[in-house]
Amino acid sequence: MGRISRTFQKLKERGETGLIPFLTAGDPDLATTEELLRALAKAGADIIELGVPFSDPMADGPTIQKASERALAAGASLRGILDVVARFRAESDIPIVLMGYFNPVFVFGVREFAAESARAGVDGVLLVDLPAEEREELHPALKQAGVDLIQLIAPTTPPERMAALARNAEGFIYYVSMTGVTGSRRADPEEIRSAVGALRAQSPVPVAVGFGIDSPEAAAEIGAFADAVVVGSALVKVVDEHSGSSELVPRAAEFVQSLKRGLLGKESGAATP
Ligand SMILES: O=P(O)(O)OC[C@@H](O)[C@@H](O)c1c[nH]c2ccccc12
Repeated sequence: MGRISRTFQKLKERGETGLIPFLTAGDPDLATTEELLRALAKAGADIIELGVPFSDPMADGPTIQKASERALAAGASLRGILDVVARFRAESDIPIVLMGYFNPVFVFGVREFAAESARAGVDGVLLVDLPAEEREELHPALKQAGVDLIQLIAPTTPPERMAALARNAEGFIYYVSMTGVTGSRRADPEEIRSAVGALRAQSPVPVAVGFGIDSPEAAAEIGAFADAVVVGSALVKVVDEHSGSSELVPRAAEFVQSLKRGLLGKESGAATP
């Protein structure tokens, strides 16, 4: 059993919803990303989604677009990110999912990417714009390396395709709570609830929900019916606001702690990111 399955198994035993914070790797620099990984792990993250910065991140809203620009300007590369994961992996068992766009993977080399990800201790890969033909090359390479290919399912995914994706899902399914870019407003929780319910009934793996979850209250609301929640833009904002300050890592950790407390039903009052 891989680290992702083991994590969800433990969450299930404890009756908890998983927390998946998202960070853009290399924002403001890779050394800080490494510190953030350690701090977020201690703060209660169950899985960490690490975004590989890309110059044309079409699924991302302004917050993550700017984070990507900052990371690229600071010199973040896929190789450098894998090195950070490898060092983190030497001291932690928390699953890491690399999220990104296909181009940097293509430039790196599809097979090499699969092998190097596994070597670094990456557990899952989520590529927003993976073309079908390239999937045919990447998927077996990842499978052989023991890395899950995480599927995104959106409200616009046709039911037959949804069923097929769910049947073949690995690790967990990432349900995008709405159509739009990251950091937008959330859709109606009732709609998300029924879609996630239908998906969970078909899926052999847990279902995480992301997009527009930006507070402990929102995490609790969505977490009531999802196996895990993903929080991206709200955390990336905290990182941006404290960039260059010694407060950056503690503030990000505090925010993640508040999200975890929200999921555990212990949050009293609103925590401002
Ligand atoms: O930023 P939000 O609204 O909290 O959504 C999570 C999201 O940022 C993260 O999972 C992510 C960042 N970029 C993406 C692109 C596609 C799908 C998902 C993502």
